[in-house]
Amino acid sequence: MSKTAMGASQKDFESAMNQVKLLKKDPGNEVKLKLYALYKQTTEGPCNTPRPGVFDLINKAKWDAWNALGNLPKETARQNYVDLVSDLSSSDSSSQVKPEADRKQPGYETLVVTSEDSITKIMMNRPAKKNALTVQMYREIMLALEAASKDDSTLIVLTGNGDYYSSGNDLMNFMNIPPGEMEKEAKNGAILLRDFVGCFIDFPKPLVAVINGPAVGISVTILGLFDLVYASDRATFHTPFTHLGQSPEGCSSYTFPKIMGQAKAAEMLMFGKKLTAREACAQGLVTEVFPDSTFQKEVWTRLKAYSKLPRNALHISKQSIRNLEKEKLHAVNAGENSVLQERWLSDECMNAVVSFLSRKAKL
Ligand SMILES: CCCCC/C=C/C(=O)SCCNC(=O)CCNC(=O)[C@H](O)C(C)(C)COP(=O)(O)OP(=O)(O)OC[C@H]1O[C@@H](n2cnc3c(N)ncnc32)[C@H](O)[C@@H]1OP(=O)(O)O
Repeated sequence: MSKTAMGASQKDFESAMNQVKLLKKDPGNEVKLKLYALYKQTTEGPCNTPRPGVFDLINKAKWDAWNALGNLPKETARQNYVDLVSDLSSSDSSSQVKPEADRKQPGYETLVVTSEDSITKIMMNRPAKKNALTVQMYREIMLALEAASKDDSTLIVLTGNGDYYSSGNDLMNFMNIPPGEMEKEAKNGAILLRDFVGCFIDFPKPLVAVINGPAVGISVTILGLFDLVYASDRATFHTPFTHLGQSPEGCSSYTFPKIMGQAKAAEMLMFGKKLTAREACAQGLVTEVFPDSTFQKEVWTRLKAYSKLPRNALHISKQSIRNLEKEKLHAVNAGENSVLQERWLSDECMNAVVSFLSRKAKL
């Protein structure tokens, strides 16, 4: 039922438009598309322009949202717009400052990095977006790893805040690219990915993944470069590359067959089979699985004990194991990235991204 019992007037609509600009909290893309569609429907009526081309991702998502309103009358659209803004404004004013904002160390916007008990913990901190990795986040993780390689910590942990470990590459990274810039951006993406994965290949200290929930895409593939992988029994491991028109990265085309054998690796990397934590453990990708209810307690007790081991001996052992494979891993990384650079320009990949975004545009 509409909240403005008498029906929203033009004045209510204009005031709602001003209120939107004052929102402190970003309402997210889905809501923004909804607002856009209702605005267009109110001011121009049903969608009356040709559908933008396949590479014009943003305008296509906007067009889809508007078009989905069909013949909704202008007055109803205006009412819905005003009601939606009213809901957003009330949740905006009641929203509290997130507690983790206080704990953040300076220098990182997308991570919380802490050091305690000779353990440096790098926590991905975009829980509302399932810790999807933005370009800024890739860069900050590289910076945090670089700093951790030089600090006095014994172990380094990567984990996620919220219910997900990470949903992998942020698919919005493929947005906002003007048509003529696609090739250049694909090249930049491949360079970023090469450097990101390279940091994990070269990292000199023991790396531990604390997988607090589901993991997708690149957050799974790089696990082959970690020394320990502890998972909650709520975690899942999913690499839907073929569905996304993409191909494996993170050196997984090499590490996964070595870890779990050719047949199981193919099922994951080619056919996108999602593994439970226990399956991933049985296949050697995960070191140990813990019940979710005691996960943090058990894992951190274990890690604190490990962090007391002789530091230099631990680091030398890690480097001896890794050095045998370093050159090969860098070559695999380069090969995977050049294939992916091409894949990102393919219709299959574009269509998969558009399909994810249109799911968001559904009203
Ligand atoms: C440059 C280097 C490139 C490296 C190459 C890497 C490749 C990969 O990592 S491929 C894997 C990419 N990831 C995905 O395909 C996952 C996409 N996301 C999903 O399928 C789902 O969001 C989900 C299964 C992870 C979670 O579903 P659900 O529980 O229904 O939650 P929501 O979908 O409502 O998600 C909440 C919120 O977060 C946004 N979001 C989640 N994951 C991503 C993502 N990977 N990219 C962009 N946005 C993501 C989602 O859109 C929701 O946002 P709002 O609608 O604004 O609330």
